[in-house]
Amino acid sequence: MLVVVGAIILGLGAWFAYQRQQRAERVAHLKGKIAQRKNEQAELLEWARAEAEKIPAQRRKEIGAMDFKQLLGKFNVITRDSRLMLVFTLSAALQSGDVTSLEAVTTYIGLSLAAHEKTNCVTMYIKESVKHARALDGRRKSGESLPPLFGLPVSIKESIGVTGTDKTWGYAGSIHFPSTRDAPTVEMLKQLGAVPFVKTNVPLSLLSYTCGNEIYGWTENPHKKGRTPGGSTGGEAALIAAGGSLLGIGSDVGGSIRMPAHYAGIAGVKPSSMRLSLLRIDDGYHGPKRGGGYPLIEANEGPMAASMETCAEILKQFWDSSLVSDVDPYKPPVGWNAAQFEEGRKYRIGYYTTDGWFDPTPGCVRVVEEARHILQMQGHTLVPFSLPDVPEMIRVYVATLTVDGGVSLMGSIEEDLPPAIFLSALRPLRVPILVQRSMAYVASALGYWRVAKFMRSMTKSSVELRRDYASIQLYRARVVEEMRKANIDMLLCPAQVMPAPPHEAPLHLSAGCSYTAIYNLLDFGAGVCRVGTWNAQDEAKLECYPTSDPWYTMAKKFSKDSVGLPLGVQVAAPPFKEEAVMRVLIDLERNVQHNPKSSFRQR
Ligand SMILES: CCCCCC/C=C\CCCCCCCC(=O)NCCO
Repeated sequence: MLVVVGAIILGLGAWFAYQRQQRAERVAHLKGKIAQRKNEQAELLEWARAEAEKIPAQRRKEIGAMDFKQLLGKFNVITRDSRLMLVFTLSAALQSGDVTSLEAVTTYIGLSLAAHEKTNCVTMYIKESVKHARALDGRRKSGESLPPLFGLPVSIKESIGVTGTDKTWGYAGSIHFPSTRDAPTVEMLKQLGAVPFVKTNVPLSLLSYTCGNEIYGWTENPHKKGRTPGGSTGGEAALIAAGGSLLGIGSDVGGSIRMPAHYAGIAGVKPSSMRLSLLRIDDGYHGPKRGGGYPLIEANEGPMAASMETCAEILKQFWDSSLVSDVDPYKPPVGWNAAQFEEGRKYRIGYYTTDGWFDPTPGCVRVVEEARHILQMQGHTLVPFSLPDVPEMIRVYVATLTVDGGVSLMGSIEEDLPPAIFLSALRPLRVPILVQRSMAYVASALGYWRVAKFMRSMTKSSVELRRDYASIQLYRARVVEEMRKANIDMLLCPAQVMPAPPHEAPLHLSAGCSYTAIYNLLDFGAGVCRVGTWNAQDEAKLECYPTSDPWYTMAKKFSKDSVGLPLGVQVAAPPFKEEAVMRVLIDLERNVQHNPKSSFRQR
């Protein structure tokens, strides 16, 4: 007997020692990869500096001072008086040849480098961009007709496939598995003549609205050091807000385009999943292991820029042609809806300032009220609207996003090198689901009903998963029916619960993404633009913000000392109404006192 027990103990000891050694070897391997990547990144930054210097500083300054319209041009300008409507085309710098593609790309390589020095937003430069720009300039010389986005430098979120570049999602284990194909959005941009030139930082796993990982570190908000630019498309938001890019492409499964837009004071749109393609999410190292697998929680890519007008111009170019359904036959061939986007078109808009799940902090409520007023002055009709049953749908969102009780997410993170805060934020996922649910009773008894809801969110069986999917389908039907009954075209609401918080805050407050995540669950098109700035009154009113549970207490703490930080609002509408959403957001951004186009574009 003693021998058997001794053998078991020895066996277990050997097994644990073996596991420990395996882990130590893996950690050493991953650290080696990170060190290698840091060297490669340093070389790329040097390359970028050298490339930028090939163009005289004065010339770069002139080109950098041009806004999107001046640089890209070819806009249909519609002028109206009572009877006359003129449509004419402006030909601006890149189209006319006043600025070459190479000059534009090189200028933005220089500007992005300056933005990176301030915010740590760049993960890598795409050296190919310089050759690509030269080739485009060659096409002009040979007299070929020029595509609509001819020569436009574009920045791309790290996790989106660009041939020859890594998309690590912050996992060290994914370093050196470069994409062998462009993501559909990148393919479309290239076909339209744009030049992807840089990739930008993300949070590990993309499932957070902060921006940092062990490979590239934390990205700063250009408006305040120590604050996050949001996530997961945080590198793009920081880069654009700091003037290092005119147009970026992000992705959004819970607000990853819209929350960074709010935190960094820029604009961003997540169209409905039916209007842009996510094919080839499996390219590179990810695939079934890490990407996708959550039907009905619709991720999508979308544009980010200093203004909503730029986002609209890009989506118009995507949808004007059959590009989307050409690259992805699963997408319906629905074109740009000019009637919905028509200037002067008036809409009936439902609005709310709380979703009944997470009351926003004072400034985030104030800007919705201000937006309501501005839109009313523009002739839109604003009516109060209450989005039904959000708390339960947030539970369903978490259940169906993590799908398998968090097993894949936790597994991917644990086998890699996560920053310590990611591990501690995710540790609850390691608690057996039945224990999580028992603990929910304790949270309920303490009056923490929201925390209890989260503790009941992880799925333990396919029976539960099917039920949650069914409730998403029923919820979609219910919301569109309620909107139809109230004759409402779209909804106006907060973009987030806080102004840009400290880097680690989002990892403690995943629940704070409810205002954006609900529109992934509904698969609505939704966008955010800047409406204002957190002010001293907001700071004073924060004193009265609730502290009735740990999340409110944290949101209050993380929102302090935010005077001067940007604040955005969100507009959302059912699928195929993205053009209407952008029309309303443009009406808004054109009429706010703070002009987003001038925000932080110091050059
Ligand atoms: C790393 C912590 C994850 C814990 C899991 C909690 C579940 C839900 C919180 C979701 C937070 C979503 C933030 C935005 C994610 C996003 O849109 N990513 C883009 C992917 O393309």
